[in-house]
Amino acid sequence: MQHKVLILDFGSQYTQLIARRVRELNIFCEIFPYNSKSFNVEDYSAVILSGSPFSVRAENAPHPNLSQIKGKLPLLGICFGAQYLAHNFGGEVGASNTREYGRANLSFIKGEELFFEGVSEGSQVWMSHSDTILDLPESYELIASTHDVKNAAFKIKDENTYGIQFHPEVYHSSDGLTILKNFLVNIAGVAQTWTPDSFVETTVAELKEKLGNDKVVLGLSGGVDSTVAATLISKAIGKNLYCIFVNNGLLRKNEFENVLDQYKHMGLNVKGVDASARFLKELAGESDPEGKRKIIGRVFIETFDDEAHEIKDVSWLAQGTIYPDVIESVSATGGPSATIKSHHNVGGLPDFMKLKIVEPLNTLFKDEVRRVGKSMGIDAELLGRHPFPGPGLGIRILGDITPEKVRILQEVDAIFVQGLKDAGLYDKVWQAGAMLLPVNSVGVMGDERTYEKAVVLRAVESTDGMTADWVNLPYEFLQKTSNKIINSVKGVNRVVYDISSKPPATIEWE
Ligand SMILES: Nc1ncnc2c1ncn2[C@@H]1O[C@H](COP(=O)(O)OP(=O)(O)OP(=O)(O)O)[C@@H](O)[C@H]1O
Ligand SMILES: O=c1[nH]c(=O)c2[nH+]cn([C@@H]3O[C@H](COP(=O)(O)O)[C@@H](O)[C@H]3O)c2[nH]1
Ligand SMILES: NC(=O)CC[C@H](N)C(=O)O
Ligand SMILES: [Mg+2]
Repeated sequence: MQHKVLILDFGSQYTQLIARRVRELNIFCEIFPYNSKSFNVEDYSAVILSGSPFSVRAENAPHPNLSQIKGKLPLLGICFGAQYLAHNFGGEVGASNTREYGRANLSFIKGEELFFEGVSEGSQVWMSHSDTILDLPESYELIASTHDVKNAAFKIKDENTYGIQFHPEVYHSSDGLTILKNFLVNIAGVAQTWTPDSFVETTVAELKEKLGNDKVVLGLSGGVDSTVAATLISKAIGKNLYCIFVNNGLLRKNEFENVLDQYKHMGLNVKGVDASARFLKELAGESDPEGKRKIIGRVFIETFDDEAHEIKDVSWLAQGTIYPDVIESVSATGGPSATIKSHHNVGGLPDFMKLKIVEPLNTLFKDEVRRVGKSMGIDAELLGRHPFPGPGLGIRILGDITPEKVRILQEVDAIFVQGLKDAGLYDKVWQAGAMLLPVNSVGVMGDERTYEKAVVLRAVESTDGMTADWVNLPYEFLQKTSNKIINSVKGVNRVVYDISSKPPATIEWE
C-alpha cells in the first residue's frame, strides 16, 4: 500500500500549497474539506490540519471531530489547525495585540527536537494570523517562539501531535520544506515513494481493473492534460480507447495536421474531425463574446456527440481533469452541501451523453502531469506547450469571425510564436498569442495610403492563469516581430504590445 497523507481543509488560501509541498517530498496526499464524509482515516499515515479564515473563538468556526485522529495518527496543525488543538483541549486562544502578517524569525527552538532538525534559530517563517495562542494546555510542550509569538510551535507530550503558528508551506518560510519533511518522514515514518513512475504503474493497473474490456472515448485537444490522460489510458486498454480531435476552425496555423501527425507517432487511436466549416457557419455574424463562446461550446458538444455515437458500445468518457479543477470547486466552509464538479472540462458533456466518467489525472497538479508525461516518454515540446483556450482564436478575434480574419490571425500568431521559439523566449513565457482588433487604422506602405487591421501581441507570466503579468520582451525582439508581421501578413498595418496585468485585465481579450 502506498503511504499517503490526509490534509483537512478549513478554507485556508494556502491549503493547495501544503499539498504541493508534501508532493515535492514524493509523498502522496489528498485534500478533503474538514467535514467531508468521503475519506477513511484508516487509509492515511499522517494528518495535517490547514489554516482557516475563521477564528477558533467564533461561534460558527469549523469544529472537526478528531477522535479517530488525535493521539492515533501523527498529526500536524498549521495556524488555525494549531489554534484549534490548543483552544479545544484546555488552552487559551485570544486576539493578538499586534496582528502578524508576513516575515518573522524563530528566536527560540528547543534543543534536540526532531521536528526542527536542520533548522537554526533565526530561521525565517511566514505568519498570517490575528489570533494567537495565549496559553498551552497542560500536556503541551513549547518547542519554538518568535519575537512576538511565544507559542509559535508546540508538541503534545506522549503523542505524535504538533502545532505551528506559522506557515511552512509558503515559499517565504525558508525551512518550511525541512520542517514538513521532519514531521512526515522522521516523525511519522511516511515513505517517500510517490514518483511519476510509480504513479504510471499504479494508475495503469487500476485503469485495467476498472475498464476491463470496455470502450472509452476521449476528446484530445493537443494540450498537455488530455494528451497525458490519453497516453495513460491507452497503456491500460490499447485500441479500446477512441480519441477524437475536433478542428473547430479556430486552432493555430497548421495545428490540426501537426497535432494529428504527432499523435499518430505516439500510437494513439485518434480520429481527426474537421468541423471547421460547421463552426464558422454557425458563428457567422455573432460578435458578442459570450454569444460566441456559447456557440463554440454547443457546436463542440454536438460534433463530439455525433462522433462518439459512431463508436459502438462505448460506455466511458475520459477527461483530462486535473487536481486544481477539482479542488477549486470544493469549498471547505461552504457547508456539507459543497460538491465536486466532475464535469469541469467539457461543461455538460457527460450528463448529455450518459457515459461513465474516468479522470486518471484528477489527483495531479499541472507540473506533476508534465512529469508523468515525461516519464511515459511524451515529447518535451508537447509537454511544454503554452495553454490554449478551448474556444481558440474565436476569443482572440474581437467582433465577428470570418474565415479571412481567422487566416490573418493564424499568420500573425504563427510569426509571434515561432519568433519566441527562435529567440529562446518561448519557455520563459507562460502563455503567448495574438489578438485581432475590430478596427482599421491608417498607414503608409510604399508611398501608398493603407487602411488595415491592427493586431495585439500578448505574452504573460503566470503560474496558474488566475493572476498574470505582462512579460518584458526585449525591444529588439518586438521590433523584429512587428516588422515581420507587417511585411508578410496582408491586411495588417499596425502591431501593438499589451502591457496590462491580470487583474484588472484578463489574459484573453474576450
Ligand atoms: N479541439 C478539441 N477536440 C477534442 N477535444 C477537445 C478539443 N478542445 C478541447 N477538448 C477537450 O476539452 C477538454 C477541455 O479543454 P481545455 O483546453 O479547457 O482543457 P485543458 O485543461 O487545457 O486541457 P488540455 O491541456 O488537454 O488542453 C480537453 O481536455 C479535451 O478533452
Ligand atoms: O479552455 C479554455 N476555455 C475557455 O473558454 C477559456 N477562456 C480562457 N481560457 C484560458 O484561461 C486562462 C485565463 O484566461 P483569462 O485571463 O482570459 O480568463 C488563459 O490561459 C486562457 O487562455 C480558457 N481556456
Ligand atoms: N491563517 C490562519 O489559519 C488564520 C487563523 C485565524 N483565522 C487567525 O487569524 O489567527
Ligand atoms: Mg487546452
